Order: sequence, then structure tokens, then C-alpha cells
Amino acid sequence: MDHPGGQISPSQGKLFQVLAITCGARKILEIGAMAGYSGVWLARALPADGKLISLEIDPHYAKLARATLAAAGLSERAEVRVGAALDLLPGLVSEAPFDMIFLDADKINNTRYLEWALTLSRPGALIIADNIVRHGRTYQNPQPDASSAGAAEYTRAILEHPRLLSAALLSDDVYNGIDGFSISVVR
Ligand SMILES: C[S@@+](CC[C@H](N)C(=O)[O-])C[C@H]1O[C@@H](n2cnc3c(N)ncnc32)[C@H](O)[C@@H]1O
Repeated sequence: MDHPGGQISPSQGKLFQVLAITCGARKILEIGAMAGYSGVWLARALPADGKLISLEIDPHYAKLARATLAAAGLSERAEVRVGAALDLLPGLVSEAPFDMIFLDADKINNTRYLEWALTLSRPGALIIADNIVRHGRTYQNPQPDASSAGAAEYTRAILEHPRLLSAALLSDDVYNGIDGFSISVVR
């Protein structure tokens, strides 16, 4: 798969697949589809009757993500829904629980997405959030931009949440530079 830039790295994709298979994921929720790159990695880890639902606010990206997933032969098990995630998430209650939830959209809403992720997941589910380090900006005081402040708030929330056991992994690759992502297990 070519790497179109601005998405997860291939090594992240492989790790996410290992995690999805290890937790027996049959239903995965992604917030932030963009071109469908991470969606392909995630959907490929699902069994044939599994389902990836990916939420994307930009109709152009949603169309692109659908085309990417179709080209990878994954249309049957991957669906892209268009809209602001906070508007679409309440409609997913009847389709819960999800086994794995990947947060990769607007970082300022990450703690709100976290609350939804907890509502929509089962015990043992994994919640992963990308771009929590942001070249170190997340750890500046004060954070220099809203996305870094959102990432800092999210990191505090997962560390303090009584229902989550969390770890953070650093990444430094040619795709995204110095960054990182968190993995939380729902207790
Ligand atoms: C970092 S990109 C996602 C990259 C993708 N997960 C990957 O690794 O291939 C973030 C995406 O989130 C979308 N987005 C931003 N705000 C959103 C929102 N409120 N609801 C849904 N999607 C949103 C953007 O349009 C963009 O496509």
C-alpha cells in the first residue's frame, strides 16, 4: 500500500492489526477516516463477517476512503459514514459494543470521544488515540495550540480514568516525525 502522507505509519498499521487480532476484534470504530489508509489496516484484521465503521466529517475524504477500501476488496466489511463524529456517535449505540476504537480526528474533541468510546465498548476493548505527543508540543506548558492542549487533556483523562489501563508509545518515523499514540484497555 502506498503511504499518502498525514496518516498512520505502516508500523503503526501492523501493530494495530496485531492488537485487533489479539483482542478478537469483530467490530471496530474509527473516528477520522481521511483517505482510508488506517481503515485498510484495521479492516484487514477483521474476520470476513467483521465490521469497521469509520466516521469522517469531510465528504471528499469519505468518498476517497470508500474508494480506497473498495480497491482493497474491503467494502463488505468497511463502512464510511459522513458527518461530525459527535453528531454520529449517538446513532451507534444500537450497534455497540465495539471491540476496538481508534481516535484520529480533531484532537480538541478527544476527551469527548473518549466518553463515547467508553459508552460504546465492552470490557477488554482497546481504545487507541493517535498524535498524543505532537513533536513534544503536548508537554509544553502552556500548550502552544488547541490540538496539543486537546492531546494533553486526553492523556490526563486516560491516566486518571478508573476504567482504563493505558500505555503510550512514542514514534519517530519519516511519515509523521516525533509523535506517539496511546493504547487503553477498558476494564
Ligand atoms: C489525521 S486524519 C485521519 C487519518 C486516518 N485515520 C489514517 O491514519 O489514515 C483526520 C481526519 O479526521 C477528520 N475529522 C476532523 N474533524 C472531524 C470530526 N469532527 N468528525 C469526523 N471526522 C473529523 C478529518 O477530515 C481528517 O480526514
